[in-house]
Amino acid sequence: MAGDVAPLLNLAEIDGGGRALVRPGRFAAARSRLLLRPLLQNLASVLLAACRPLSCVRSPRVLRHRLPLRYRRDVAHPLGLPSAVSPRRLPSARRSACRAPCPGSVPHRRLNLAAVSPSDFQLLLSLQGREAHADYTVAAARFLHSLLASVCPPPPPASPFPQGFSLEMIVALLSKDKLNAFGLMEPVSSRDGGEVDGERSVRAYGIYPRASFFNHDCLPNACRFDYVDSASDGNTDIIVRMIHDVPQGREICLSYFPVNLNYANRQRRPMEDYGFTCGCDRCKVEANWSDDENEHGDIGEDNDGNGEGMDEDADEQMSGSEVGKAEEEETDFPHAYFFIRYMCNRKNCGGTMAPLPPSDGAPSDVMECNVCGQLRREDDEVEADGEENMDE
Ligand SMILES: C[S@@+](CC[C@H](N)C(=O)[O-])C[C@H]1O[C@@H](n2cnc3c(N)ncnc32)[C@H](O)[C@@H]1O
Repeated sequence: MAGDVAPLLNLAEIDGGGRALVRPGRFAAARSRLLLRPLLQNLASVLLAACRPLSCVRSPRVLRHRLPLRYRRDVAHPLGLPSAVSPRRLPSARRSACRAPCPGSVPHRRLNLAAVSPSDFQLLLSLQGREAHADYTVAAARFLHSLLASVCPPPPPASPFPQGFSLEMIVALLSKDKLNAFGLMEPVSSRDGGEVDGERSVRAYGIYPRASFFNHDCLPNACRFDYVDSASDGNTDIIVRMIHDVPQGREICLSYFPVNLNYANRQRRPMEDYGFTCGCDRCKVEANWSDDENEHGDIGEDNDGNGEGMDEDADEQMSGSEVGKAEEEETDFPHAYFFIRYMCNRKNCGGTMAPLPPSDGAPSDVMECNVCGQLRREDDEVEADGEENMDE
């Protein structure tokens, strides 16, 4: 497999799961992380760039925060695309960051993926997505196709698509986008380091081709961090970190949804959003739970949560008290350990904890939440709602 994933992970075919990323050797959580750069930040830019030589994308607006020092060394230039979204202050924290393409801010050559980097464009086309040809995708593609035909001048003869993108190509690109785009979320705010506040909006979307090979598991062994509100170059990069060590040959998975969704939601959402039914070990166990047990809300209460994978929004979480109950009923809930160890205990957060990157080569025993940023030591006793964390 090409790129930065190659030394750490192998691409393999998995029964019923298509391509997947697998660890060739033992994967030590405290040392392993992957930095992934976006191939494109906005599908519309690809479409427009194909027929409008000077088209651009207005960068999403983000709040000015500084990237924590420990991550700065990871930052480098992305693949032919803006390495950062501009750190302009948002007039309102609720304002959506994703804007329609517009003239004037980012040079065309960085956006016209098909022309600038045919191999990256082919990589984009190789991503999964054909299966997502739902009626609404086709309807959206028809609309875009006629819009492009009416607003864009004919592409230059040297363009790889001198006729412009066909309807079929637009359908395919929209489908890739649907199955593979990651949402970069605004940071959470919290009340006095406790309960996490309100909804988070999406700052930007990006497709990270190598991250697109991570399959979903409801008990993931890796999770995704991003720092989109930092002022640094590369603030659209994502970092995938291991949650815990895994043995050789084990598949490395993200959760496409907050890990605290209940069984019913975890069955519904992958089908609705990605076209598959999850049959992971956790789902197999919970499939045998009684309706009563499965009718609980989702862990973490009225959480709006965070998906580590492709998606960014969530609802209905299991109730926090279930974690305590689960400890007592280990046979019925063998994954209780995961929630106690690796789910953020801050109310309404729903994030997943992974060890901080090593500093000076030494592995860290401090875990960081990928949603609220809470830090806690791996061996700390965990109480509900943010007690015993290192912020307090
Ligand atoms: C972002 S892609 C992941 C890589 C994909 N397996 C491939 O071959 O390119 C998402 C797609 O992978 C498949 N997938 C991911 N997790 C899965 C799982 N737990 N079980 C079955 N299929 C899964 C689904 O087809 C889903 O739409």
